[in-house]
Amino acid sequence: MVKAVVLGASGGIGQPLSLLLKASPLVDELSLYDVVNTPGVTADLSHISSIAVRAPEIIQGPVAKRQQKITGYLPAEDGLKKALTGADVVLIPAGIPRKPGMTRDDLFKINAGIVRDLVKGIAEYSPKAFILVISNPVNSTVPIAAEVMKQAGVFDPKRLFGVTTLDVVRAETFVQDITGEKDPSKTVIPVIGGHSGETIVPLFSLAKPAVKIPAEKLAPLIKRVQFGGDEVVEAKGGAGSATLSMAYAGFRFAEKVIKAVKGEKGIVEPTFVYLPGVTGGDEIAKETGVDYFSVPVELGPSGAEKATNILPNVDDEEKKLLEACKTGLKGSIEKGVEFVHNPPPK
Ligand SMILES: NC(=O)c1ccc[n+]([C@@H]2O[C@H](COP(=O)([O-])OP(=O)(O)OC[C@H]3O[C@@H](n4cnc5c(N)ncnc54)[C@H](O)[C@@H]3O)[C@@H](O)[C@H]2O)c1
Ligand SMILES: O=C(O)C[C@H](O)C(=O)O
Repeated sequence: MVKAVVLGASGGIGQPLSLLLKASPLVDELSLYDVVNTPGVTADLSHISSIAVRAPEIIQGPVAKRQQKITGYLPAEDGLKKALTGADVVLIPAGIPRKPGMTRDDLFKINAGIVRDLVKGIAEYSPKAFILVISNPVNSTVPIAAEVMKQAGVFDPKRLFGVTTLDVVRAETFVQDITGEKDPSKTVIPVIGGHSGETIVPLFSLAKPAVKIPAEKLAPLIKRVQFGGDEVVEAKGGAGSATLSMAYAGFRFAEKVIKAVKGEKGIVEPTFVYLPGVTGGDEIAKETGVDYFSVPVELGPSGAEKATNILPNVDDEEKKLLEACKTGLKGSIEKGVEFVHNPPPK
């Protein structure tokens, strides 16, 4: 039985993400939490006739179908506690999005506190849940989540993920314009580092199968992946940032976590993790000089089971990108850690 929870479920990402989770046969129970509108979103989704299935290829035995359960809560009457109790996977897209001219770091002032308080709830009501952080700035909100869990004495680094899948999805999509690949999701492109501008490092030299990118097209392609978020923010003209593509990406990552937990083998996905807590991560932390980094991670029943060090395989141009990435990441990580230990006065 899998209970998935969305914190920030009424928002631009929260609603389509909840729809995808409601339509997924991997989810038995879906619980929605937001400071507004959850009764409406929950009532709406509750009319969908989807069912939960235990696929025989994942779990031995005959296919068992069950009716899904959906619940929705507001903060009143212990809503957060009720939403989180019994949670297996918690996705957090709560918080404000960017407007044109803003950086993700400009969101820190408001979103840092939102993520801290929601993770305090997770530490109390569902400390063993897998936590998938979507709220920006991810480079800081994931360290915030880790510090809150540490303070509560329940931090398991294998269970905390910064969702960077949208960068992978963008790399797959944008490279298609050059290669003409008909099914972009068949091209695996590792995107490592963090989730903002130059901290996003797509590694086209390590694409599988290999891709041929003309030299003059490579730099613009890398830039487009790094600044893909800005493209959407500009196009929306003040109405927010990527929501639909993010819901797709968030669901894609959540589905992989759930499948791995259910026993499916060989699932490897880039995700922003606390390196010292994941097997293989120490070496990467030493090489990058930072404790948090997105790398391809093997997922399994206990979560992030192994971090893959692909740094020795990158080419010289990518090495330069990595230098800029490390510098950018360091400050954002420290800012998140500091926020939990020395919160600014209210
Ligand atoms: N990781 C990524 O790749 C990625 C991609 C896109 C957007 N984002 C980030 O996701 C966040 C959400 O974006 P959006 O477009 O859905 O924004 P949105 O404003 O449409 O929705 C955010 C929702 O969070 C809710 N919320 C606010 N405070 C809350 C709290 N304390 N508890 C519960 N819910 C709360 C709001 O009521 C709202 O419904 C932003 O920070 C955005 O930058 C991340
Ligand atoms: O760009 C943003 O602010 C949202 C998100 O991080 C994205 O990459 O689309």
